[in-house]
Amino acid sequence: MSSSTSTLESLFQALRVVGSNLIFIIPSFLTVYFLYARYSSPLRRIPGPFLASGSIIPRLLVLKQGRAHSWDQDQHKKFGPIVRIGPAHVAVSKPEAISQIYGVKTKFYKSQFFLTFSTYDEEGLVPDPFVLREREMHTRMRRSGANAFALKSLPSYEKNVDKVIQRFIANADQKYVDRPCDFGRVAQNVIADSIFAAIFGNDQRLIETDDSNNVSLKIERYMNWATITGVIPWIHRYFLQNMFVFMCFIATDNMFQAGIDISLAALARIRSGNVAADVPEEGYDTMLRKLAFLQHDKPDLLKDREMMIHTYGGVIAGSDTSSTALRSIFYFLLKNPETYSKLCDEIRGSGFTVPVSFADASSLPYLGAVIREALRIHSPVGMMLPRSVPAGGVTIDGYYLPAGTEVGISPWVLHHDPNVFPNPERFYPDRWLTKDAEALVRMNRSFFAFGHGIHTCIGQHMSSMMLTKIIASMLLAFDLEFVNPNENWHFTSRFFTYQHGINVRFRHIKSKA
Ligand code: HEM
Repeated sequence: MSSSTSTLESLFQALRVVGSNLIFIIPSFLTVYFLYARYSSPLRRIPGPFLASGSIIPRLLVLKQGRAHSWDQDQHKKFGPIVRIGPAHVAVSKPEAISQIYGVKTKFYKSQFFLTFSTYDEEGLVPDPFVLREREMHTRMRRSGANAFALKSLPSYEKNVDKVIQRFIANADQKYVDRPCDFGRVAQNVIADSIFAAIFGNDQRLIETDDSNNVSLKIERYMNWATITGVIPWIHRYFLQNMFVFMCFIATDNMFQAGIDISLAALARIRSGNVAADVPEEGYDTMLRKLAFLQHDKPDLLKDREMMIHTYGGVIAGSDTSSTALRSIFYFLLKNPETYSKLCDEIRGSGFTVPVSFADASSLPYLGAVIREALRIHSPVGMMLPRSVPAGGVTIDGYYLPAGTEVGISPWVLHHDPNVFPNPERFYPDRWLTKDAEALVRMNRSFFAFGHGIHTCIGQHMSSMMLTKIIASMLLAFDLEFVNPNENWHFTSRFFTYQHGINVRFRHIKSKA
């Protein structure tokens, strides 16, 4: 027998032994790997669920099941303010840590979780401020978008939102009045049309078509998928960056391209001076038009692709979050009839008419409190806003976290802390109208629905403009009631919290007995 044959035979024999013992080898390997991840890390002193400390699988399962909001709260109740929720993942619940992790001077940066929310064009990563880890580019984007998103710019976009509200009311008899309807869908359609109208002038006419292409469902599926894969970011290279795989598994058409096409068409109209369809009257504007004029005056400040991401990125970041807020607002108002009546009294006693202007709607204190309370009790973001610990590591609450650790705070955890919000499960808008200045400072410090610091939501004023106008106008024209008052909604919580099962009827106010 030649030596090469005997070497081959020994090799096959070794493989046979390995094969027949795989049942022992794989679990042993996984156990060693788990114990290594669990105990070799500098995070080993941090309390947390045993399995999660050595493996990312428990966190993945929680996100897959869509129960991030309650799982995070449970872990803090059990283990305290600092919890190890993954091999290199730490959740914090202390309001004092907000400015350290997120503040304007922070050195923490967006964690790899956000890779799965990134998009790419021929120049590479599209500089969406929401995903940018690179500080200089992020500052440039915030600066170039500042004026277009600013509070003072919003009145110039209002006319287009007014047109959406008027169309909603004109369609209501045929679609919603005196018949059951899915308020989740109504909210999505009216918000998405409003946001498109404010940004581009033209909108998708989802109110009329009832989103017949199910774009919102596709975005929901994409967001859910992106959250789950965000926990294992290396997978991004094989899935979302690969358009073929992305189209087959996630989207049935390219919804991002549709957003870009709408931006480009509106931009072409602006550049040709043909904006009659986008800008209803002299003195009014759209966000895209404002950005285009800025670019004209300061070409170095804003490239075309940056203008695109400010606009269609705003649609993506703003429509699901704002419609989630609108759903919560009406759900909690209807579940708590005394709050509903109090709000109706304020709005109907104001003397305002439909469509209510932003200036008028934002002068109503109880309406402001209702919106803030709904964002508190059901934050549209359902899990911690993850960040990476900077070079050199940090110490939080006495625990050392090495560079690269993923760390964050969940709005759900802060917003349901009974020490800050007494009786946190109660929908109680009046808590925001308290005369107790210290309590108000404490609550505001823990209010985290829009994040905090350098990445704080740039669209929060835009969201407030849409919500205040839409709610005030809806309640001037209609009453709402549950089809079945005993029915509860159901929702999933991953990065976003999507609610379903809010079945309501609209009634004309005068037709109510
Ligand atoms: C109730 C509605 C909204 C909620 C609850 C919300 C929530 C948030 C949160 C929590 C963040 C911070 C994410 C992080 O720190 O990792 C954020 C960022 C952002 N939001 Fe909103 N948002 C809302 C509406 C909007 C609207 C209407 C727009 C645009 C028109 C918008 C555009 C953005 C953008 C561009 C960012 C990234 C900012 C940056 O990283 O510099 N959002 N939002």
